[in-house]
Amino acid sequence: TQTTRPQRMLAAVQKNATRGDPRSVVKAIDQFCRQKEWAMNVGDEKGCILDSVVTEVNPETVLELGTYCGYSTVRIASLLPPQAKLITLEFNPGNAAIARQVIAWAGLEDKVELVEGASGDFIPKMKEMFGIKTFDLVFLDHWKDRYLPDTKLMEECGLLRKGSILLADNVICPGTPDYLEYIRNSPRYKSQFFKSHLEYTKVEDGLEKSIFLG
Ligand SMILES: CCNc1ncnc2c1ncn2[C@@H]1O[C@H](/C=C/CNC(=O)c2cc(-c3ccc(F)cc3)cc(O)c2O)[C@@H](O)[C@H]1O
Ligand SMILES: [Mg+2]
Repeated sequence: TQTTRPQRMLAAVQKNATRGDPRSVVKAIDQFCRQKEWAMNVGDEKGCILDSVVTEVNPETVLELGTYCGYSTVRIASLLPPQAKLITLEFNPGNAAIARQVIAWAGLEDKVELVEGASGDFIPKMKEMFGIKTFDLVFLDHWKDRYLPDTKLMEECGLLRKGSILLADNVICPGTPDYLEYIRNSPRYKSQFFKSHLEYTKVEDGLEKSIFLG
């Protein structure tokens, strides 16, 4: 029977990456996507920008919306300080199952809470489920038409504090026009665009980094 692309990606990780070595997991996925099959991971070029933001913020609490196969989860978790927690939401059971195994192969399961469910249902439960007051960093990489509603939901749930950072993937391709319009014109955010390319291609894309001003 036919395997899925995430299943083939996991097989490439288990074949080519070293258990407990996050960088080798990231490299194995990037090689798979360049040499075998394109997939919608944030990728190596935008991934370096993601790494620099994570390192700069040095967050204790991180929320990722849209785990997919766990590529960005592994990049972020591998850079977190010892007590830090990364909560990642994924509502497709097949993708969640693959992501759990990718995260485990990297040896990062102690830093990551993968919640199988929709962001709209779980953002309001973050406090009660994990005792999280606010997030220091949020990485948005799920359905592009959900960036704006979920950002407003995080505001309403009091999950953002003065200085919280939102980092959004794909603001050019596929694009998140309503989110960009809101975040760049809101007096409650200070935004900065990081020009880059769509993962594994020469197509223009970029990340939008926004600081919540309270
Ligand atoms: C319902 C909204 N809430 C959600 N809550 C939890 N998980 C969610 C949610 N939405 C989507 N997901 C999951 O996130 C993942 C979806 C990500 C969507 N990403 C994209 O569409 C995307 C698409 C492209 C792209 C770019 C150019 C192309 F030609 C084709 C595709 C590139 C990217 O970097 C992307 O991130 C899936 O695993 C999905 O199950
Ligand atoms: Mg993306």
